[in-house]
Amino acid sequence: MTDIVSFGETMLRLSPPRGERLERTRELDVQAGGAESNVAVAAARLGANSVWLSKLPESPLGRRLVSELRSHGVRTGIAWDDADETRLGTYYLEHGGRPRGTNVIYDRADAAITTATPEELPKAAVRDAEVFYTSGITPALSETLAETTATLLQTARENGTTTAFDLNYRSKLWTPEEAKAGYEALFPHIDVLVAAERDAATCLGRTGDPETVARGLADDFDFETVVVTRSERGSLAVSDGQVYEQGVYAADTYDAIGTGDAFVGGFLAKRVDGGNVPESLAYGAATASLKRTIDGDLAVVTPEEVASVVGDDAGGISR
Ligand SMILES: O=C(O)C(=O)C[C@H](O)[C@H](O)CO
Repeated sequence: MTDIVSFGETMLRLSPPRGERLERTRELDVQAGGAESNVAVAAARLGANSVWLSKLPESPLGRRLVSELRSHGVRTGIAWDDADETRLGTYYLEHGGRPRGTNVIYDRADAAITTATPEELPKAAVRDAEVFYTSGITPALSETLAETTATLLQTARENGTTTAFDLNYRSKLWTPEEAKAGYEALFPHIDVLVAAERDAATCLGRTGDPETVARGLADDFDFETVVVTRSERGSLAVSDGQVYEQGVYAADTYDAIGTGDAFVGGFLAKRVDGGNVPESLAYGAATASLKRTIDGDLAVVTPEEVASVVGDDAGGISR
């Protein structure tokens, strides 16, 4: 049985050397980056049997992404698109530093994945998985993908696969009102919701202390578990009515992109390994803190490193 199947877009992440501006750089570092594959990689590196589903151009660019993800132990289920003009999404990442923020420029319109239908994807993988994971980025990419996402979540649910979803609001893809409608169409199919405190406020109008936000969402949409992530203030989960809090583990931030995905990957990997909710929150937090120290989207970590952060009481506030 597969532990975790994720579905979503992965792009080529192109970034100039630190300190260089996009408008004058002569060099771009090339890596794979996409929320759902980031989760699959983090989980795979922590020992979970992970599969990433997507649609990619049948081209050297599509093959490059697949080989990079496979190198971390992720298996892939790809609908290959051999049309002449098919595209792979890219994103440009210009690293910032105070007072200049990090800037992301997407070039992802009409990427191959925007036409992905459930029939093209290996639905058996979703049916056989313990957890199916996707995020709010996927339904934001096209009408077709919104429908495909709903069908895959439904397929998972009907076959006893736990479904997990991160709001992952991206203001460059849709408005808060569009996101709210998109999320609420999917909520009936979701067991585990991960919501950044800021996304819950911006898109769902849920404000107040994190326990109120998590309980409100769990009660209103009948989620089994809601995890509210709060950046440097840690995270809080409400699961089957119980509340659990987790602090952050201290980290030097080299590259913050993918930190939230590392948290989810660590959390899910521990859950499928039999961990309870507080243990899984601790693994998520530790994986996220390690990710901060690593260049790129991917949490290139080992189980031993994560266990050592979790075990190191001096490193964080674990409650
Ligand atoms: O923003 C997106 O759509 C991406 O998937 C790019 C990054 O990989 C992602 O934001 C990291 O969470």
